Amino acid sequence: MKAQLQEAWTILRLIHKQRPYVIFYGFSASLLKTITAYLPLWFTSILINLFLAKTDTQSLFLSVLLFACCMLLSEGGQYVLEYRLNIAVKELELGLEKNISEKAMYLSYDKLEDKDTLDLIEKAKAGFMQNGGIQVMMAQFSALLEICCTMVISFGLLLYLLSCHGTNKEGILGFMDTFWAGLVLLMLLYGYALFGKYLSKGFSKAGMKFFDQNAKLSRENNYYSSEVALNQKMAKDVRLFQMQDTVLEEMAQRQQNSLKYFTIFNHRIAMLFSESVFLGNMMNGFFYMFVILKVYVKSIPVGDFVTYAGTITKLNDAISTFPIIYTDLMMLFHYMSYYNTFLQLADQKEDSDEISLQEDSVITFDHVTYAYPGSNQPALHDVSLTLEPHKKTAIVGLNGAGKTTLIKLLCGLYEPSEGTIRIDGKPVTAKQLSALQNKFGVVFQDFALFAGTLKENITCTPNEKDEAIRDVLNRSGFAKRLATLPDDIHTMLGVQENGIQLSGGEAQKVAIARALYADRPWIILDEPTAALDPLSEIEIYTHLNELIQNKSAIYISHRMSSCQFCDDILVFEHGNLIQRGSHAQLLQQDGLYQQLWTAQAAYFQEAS
Ligand SMILES: Nc1ncnc2c1ncn2[C@@H]1O[C@H](COP(=O)(O)OP(=O)(O)OP(=O)(O)O)[C@@H](O)[C@H]1O
Repeated sequence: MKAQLQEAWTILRLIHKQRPYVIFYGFSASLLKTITAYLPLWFTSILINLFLAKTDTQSLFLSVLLFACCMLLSEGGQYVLEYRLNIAVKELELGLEKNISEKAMYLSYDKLEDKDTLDLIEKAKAGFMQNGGIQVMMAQFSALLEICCTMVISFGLLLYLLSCHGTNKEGILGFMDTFWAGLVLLMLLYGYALFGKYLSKGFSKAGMKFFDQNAKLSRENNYYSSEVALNQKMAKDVRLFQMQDTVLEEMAQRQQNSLKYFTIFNHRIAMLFSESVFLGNMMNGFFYMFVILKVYVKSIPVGDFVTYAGTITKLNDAISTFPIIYTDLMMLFHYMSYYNTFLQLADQKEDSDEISLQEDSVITFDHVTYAYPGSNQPALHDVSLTLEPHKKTAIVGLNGAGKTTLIKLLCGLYEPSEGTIRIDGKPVTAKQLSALQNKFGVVFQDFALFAGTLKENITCTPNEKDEAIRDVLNRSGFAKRLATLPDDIHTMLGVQENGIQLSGGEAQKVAIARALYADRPWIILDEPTAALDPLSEIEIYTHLNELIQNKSAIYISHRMSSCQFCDDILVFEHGNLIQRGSHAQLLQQDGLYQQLWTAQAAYFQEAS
């Protein structure tokens, strides 16, 4: 309970920090709502008592007018506060969503590949997006405040009722009018409230268990339902390889499990709920009898029956719904705590140190080993090498040899498991990884273009000069295609309205242009020509010097012919650097490079 309340307090502070007035609006609206619910009871009692006392019509008329004014003020105030609250809650929701995206983009890259982090993101998003999310949470928060206000007002009225005594002191009627009867009544109320505590524990346990069990299933189900079934990139493979049944089967398995957990959860909730309804109605009946007796022994005027009967119904409702709303809210706060945990993850932009990488810097790998999280086989093993500036270096090797992993380490996307990367002799520290990431102009095999204009895709920032953009598009071989685009560099790409679809090779040229535009001292191209037609490919390689100008460049390529254009070649096998030299030197050696070259050359000779 204490831990729950602490968690709730943390979340409320977080909400207050994100959107300051939202809690104030929620509290004020709830208070007014409770008062609005009580006003008709009070006024009806007053009017009945005035009638029975045969009060003059003018006083009755004034009472009705006062009632109307109070209702107008109370309901009007409530409407204005709820209006402000709804807008504030929407702003809060958008703000939280933005925070998650921002956090995810500044997390270290390896964390985003970690399944535990992915589960945490799913839970963090579910906390304020699923099942009505933050809107429902704020509605439940207001409902809980309303219940608390109802309890305070009802309890006050009930105490007043217990202090009213009539004249009849005889028998059971006399006893019901005494302090002791009031005490019994209060104890009953206490017992009922204790039962509520038991209920809330049950609700909470069942709910949290379901949430934790469901997060992984939900993430995996989302993968199949959104990233596979609805993703344009996957659509071809799904159709051509008839994956539909497999995808549906995978989804069905997860959905079945999710449904199984939900059924258990729902059954538990239904049992607890029916116990609560039964006891609640018993209490209601008992209290009604008590108020009737109080009227009967003339402890209170007849008209007050309306107020007290209404109060009892409200108090009963409040006590029976309190555990449900409280638990629901605590669960929502608990889900939100995953959001908080996610936001607490170390952020690369905080606490990061600058690093200097110049065009003439020397990069050294000193006994670097890297194993992916959860893998006992290192993808790179004890690699030591030096990358000289102003050189074109090629990295070759069979699939899975560790080439891309080496590039990712070089760009600061991963931290070596062992060994050190040095720039000009100085070791790159963990705090410098983030700064290292923007020192390279990189095109990865699985590069991504965004749904935006061609210009935005190249500059990645607004208000850049158009001439420089055209220059890099020329150098990457995109000029001819550019001439055919409807809005020149302002043409929309991808999923935007009127967005055009580029071919794989055209997109790769845009990605190369983006790397060139970034104008970083080192250029890295991972399979730069994989999607290019032979003419574009030869154009890229023969104009390599022009393309990269005076920069240092690293290429990963399976086209062995492209290595001829490079000054230095690194050959990898099973995560180890096994050969190094120029094309001519490596051809002389009886090694993997010669094998790869000969195999490809023989294929071309046979084909011709
Ligand atoms: N995110 C990852 N998590 C776990 N293992 C990975 C991950 N990425 C790559 N690996 C593993 O690390 C090894 C090296 O992969 P890497 O992508 O560096 O190879 P590569 O030489 O670039 O291969 P290719 O020529 O096919 O692109 C492979 O065995 C691969 O399965």
